[in-house]
Amino acid sequence: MFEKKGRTLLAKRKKSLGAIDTRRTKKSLEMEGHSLLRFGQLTKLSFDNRPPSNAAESSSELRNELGSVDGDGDCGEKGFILSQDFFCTPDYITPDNQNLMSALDSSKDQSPCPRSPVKLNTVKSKRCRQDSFTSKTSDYTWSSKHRVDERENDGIDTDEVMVDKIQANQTERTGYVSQTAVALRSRVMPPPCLKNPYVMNDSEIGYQRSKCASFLPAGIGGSGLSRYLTDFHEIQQIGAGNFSRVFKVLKRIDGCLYAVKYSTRKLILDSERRKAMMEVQALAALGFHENVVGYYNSWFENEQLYIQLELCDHSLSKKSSLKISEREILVIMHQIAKALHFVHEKGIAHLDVKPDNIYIKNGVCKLGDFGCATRLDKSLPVEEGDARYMPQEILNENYEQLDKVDIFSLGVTVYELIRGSPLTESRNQSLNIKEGKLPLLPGHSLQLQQLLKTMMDRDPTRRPSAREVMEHPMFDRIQG
Ligand SMILES: Nc1ncnc2c1ncn2[C@@H]1O[C@H](COP(=O)(O)OP(=O)(O)OP(=O)(O)O)[C@@H](O)[C@H]1O
Ligand SMILES: [Mg+2]
Repeated sequence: MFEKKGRTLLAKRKKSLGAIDTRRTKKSLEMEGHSLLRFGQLTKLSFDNRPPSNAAESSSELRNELGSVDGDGDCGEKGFILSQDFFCTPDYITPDNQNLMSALDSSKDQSPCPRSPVKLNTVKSKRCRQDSFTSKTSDYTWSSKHRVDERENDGIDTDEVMVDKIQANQTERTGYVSQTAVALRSRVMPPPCLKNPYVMNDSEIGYQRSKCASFLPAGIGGSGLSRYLTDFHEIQQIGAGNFSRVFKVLKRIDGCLYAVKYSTRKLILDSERRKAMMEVQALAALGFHENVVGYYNSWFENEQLYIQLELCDHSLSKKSSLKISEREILVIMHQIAKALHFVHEKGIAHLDVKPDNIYIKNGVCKLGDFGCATRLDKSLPVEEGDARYMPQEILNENYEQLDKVDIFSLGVTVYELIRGSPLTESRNQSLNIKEGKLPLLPGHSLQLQQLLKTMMDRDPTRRPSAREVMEHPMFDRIQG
């Protein structure tokens, strides 16, 4: 898609420039053709090559630029234009949108542009590169180039090396390196999927690796550039929520498995994006806890929010249709009480505690799905989670004790596990639960039943805090 638009953009640029250099030598054309091989990839991948904080912004800027034209062109034209961009020879092309160019680097892209692509320099020398840097290039440029040098020494990719030489040569001659070219440069190829030697018990990874072991141009899919496809190998879907899908993935560069959750709906409006971002902001603010799902990274792509998470085995809702022992129940309850204590201590309420949002990994429970998380001090909007697990006060929009909302929901979650069947939407059932009217639970200790009753008390002030639940003497039975 982007390729096509890019092509047209070039065509448009060509037009606006009138006579483009028709005197190019055969050699320079060949050179462009050579670099072009890579460029189909570069063009797509580069848009995403920015830190998460501004990746979306910059990629949409660039997308806008590309999106502003339509039409088609032949392969030759595409190659011509792309190679122009890549060789950073804007003497051939004056960007229609100068602001865009300066937005990419307002301080450094002002210098005069070189006349035309220069001859390939095939001498490989780190020293030479660094020397060439002594002109006016930025630190950012240096570090990109430096990384490339190292790869070059590894003998990984000669095409890249040649392309880089051209940039180096230009820098030497003029001190000018297009920031666009630098951005493009540093995301040339997705890394291979290699075995992570530090991970024990990775037989599954080993099996999957065979399917994606080479340097695949994975970022080039039908839908255009993709950080997701570049950085990860998708293995299988492992979950779906109301607004998202979750995949088990292998991260190419570190060889480890993760879960990646992405929104199914396109988040077009700023307000939608900001709302979706609250989930990752909560996760990032929380930091690590054994009983909270681990958060690694997030980014916008294709107007969807992607979240890279610790991979768990399955959610607790799988268990809610099975009979489980009191001991198991106590373990789950204790672990989630610890998670809630941690979350509440950070001034955050989860507001969607339920079996679906509790995941198990190697027998350890992890609280996940912070899509409804808010601040206890009510400084953020409140959006309550699944009504079946919500106490009456929140449905009445009383947000005085949001931490106690989570305690109520944990009580209902445990009750559902004991019942051995998922709660329905039935009004009667729901009313009883919200009134704190629990039926007797045969086969379970009075201690547990009493604790559950107080957790589900209609009055939030009478419910125990997460710390009180966590420190309840009943859990002595499962310690050690
Ligand atoms: N880190 C993970 N590891 C394993 N499975 C996960 C992970 N995250 C989510 N899942 C699975 O995907 C399902 C949906 O994820 P999640 O609850 O985060 O999505 P959602 O759209 O926010 O859900 P909801 O419908 O509750 O709003 C979960 O119930 C779980 O089965
Ligand atoms: Mg969920």
